[in-house]
Amino acid sequence: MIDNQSKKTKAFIAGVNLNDPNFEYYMTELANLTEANNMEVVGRAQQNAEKVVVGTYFGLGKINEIKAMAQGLKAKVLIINDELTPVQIRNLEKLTKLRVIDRTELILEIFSSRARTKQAKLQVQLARLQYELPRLHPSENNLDQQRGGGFNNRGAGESKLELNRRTIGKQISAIKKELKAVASQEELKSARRNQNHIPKVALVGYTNAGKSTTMNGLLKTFTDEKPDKQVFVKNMLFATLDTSVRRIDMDNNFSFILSDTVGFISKLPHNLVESFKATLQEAKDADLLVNVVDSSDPNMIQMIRTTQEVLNEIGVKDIPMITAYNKADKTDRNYPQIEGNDILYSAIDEKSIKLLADLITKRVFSDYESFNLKLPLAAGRDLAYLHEHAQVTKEDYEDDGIMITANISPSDQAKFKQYLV
Ligand SMILES: Nc1nc2c(ncn2[C@@H]2O[C@H](COP(=O)(O)OP(=O)(O)OP(=O)(O)O)[C@@H](O)[C@H]2O)c(=O)[nH]1
Ligand SMILES: [Mg+2]
Repeated sequence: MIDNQSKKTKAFIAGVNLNDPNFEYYMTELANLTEANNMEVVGRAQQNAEKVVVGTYFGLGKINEIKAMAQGLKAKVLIINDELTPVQIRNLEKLTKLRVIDRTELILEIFSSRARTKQAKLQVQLARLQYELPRLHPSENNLDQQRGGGFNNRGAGESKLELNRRTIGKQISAIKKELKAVASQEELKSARRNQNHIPKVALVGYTNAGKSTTMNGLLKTFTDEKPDKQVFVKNMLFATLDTSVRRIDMDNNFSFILSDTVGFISKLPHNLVESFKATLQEAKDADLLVNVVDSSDPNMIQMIRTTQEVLNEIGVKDIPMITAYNKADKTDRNYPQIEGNDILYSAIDEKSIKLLADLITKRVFSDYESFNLKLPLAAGRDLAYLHEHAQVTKEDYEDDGIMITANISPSDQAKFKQYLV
């Protein structure tokens, strides 16, 4: 443990507090993000101010203070709680002699290291390039080495900057093209196409709240689970960067499509949210959101608010929601327990998972109604359809037809009107 710690880059974290009541919470998140990026937080500082200094973010006095503290603590990196301008980063690096990383860059680095699938890798790359593009600067020309190549006729400085911009611009459009191609092969697409009459339920929420564990719990309880169908779970921020979509067939004959996706955190970089549009689409298309919350975390309330803010940013609105207070086993409260629209549960407890599934069913199928139908004996396809999309509770074969009792969705009620008895 100690060995491991000493190998990690030592980081000093700091921010300007513009009289924000949530400042402490953002700094806690920043510390967690820093650890998630495999760095050790050795110290922190803050400056209370009315506004940030345009050229240097902090005032000079505070910068000298931070420099001295960071040196004493052998920090190599200074991590800032806000997104900085390129000028602020450069000036802070000059004045502190530390590498400076802003909050956006930190989150992008974590996402880069976590991305495993092609789609996630491309999405992160896109966000990174979009972050870098406006930050290119003539004095930091990373194509300098190519001087003398084919660019002799161009003047120094400005034109090389343009060249860099063009190169990045081309990379951005190539990645966008590739992303489109990947998305069209996506399993979610086919799931959407084939199963568009089955209600869709999306797990959303703060990172590390237990969304993937909840999905695995539902898969284990309600499907002939094969281990390769389970999704990746780990105690770290942003374990999941993709969307997994699975079908859940419950014992009571109801089915729904369940999706698990990337978790949220405050001030998610706008570029990142933009690039992950395809990944977040499943939440936008859902009939019901299950907002998974870590009820054992002292910052639970802020985490719920953060989730709401990110959902607003990605344009998710007017979708019914269950708030699912997870990790109750780490609290002293009785669980599982339904409280109105919400549930207190533990994703690693089977009884909890069954109760959560009941609650989901009640919400998703609330507008289904029970009907008696008489299908012609030859209507095999309609019968199969009903088994797929409705809850068939009774099925009797008679000489002149099949008598069915089933809970049916409003749209299917219209479709089967001719068979109603
Ligand atoms: N004790 C306890 N631990 C849980 C519970 N649910 C999840 N965990 C643990 O919490 C950690 C995060 O769980 P995940 O399911 O990966 O969380 P997530 O919301 O998918 O996280 P991201 O994908 O990173 O956004 C893991 O170590 C889980 O084992 C629970 O009900 N009780
Ligand atoms: Mg996950």
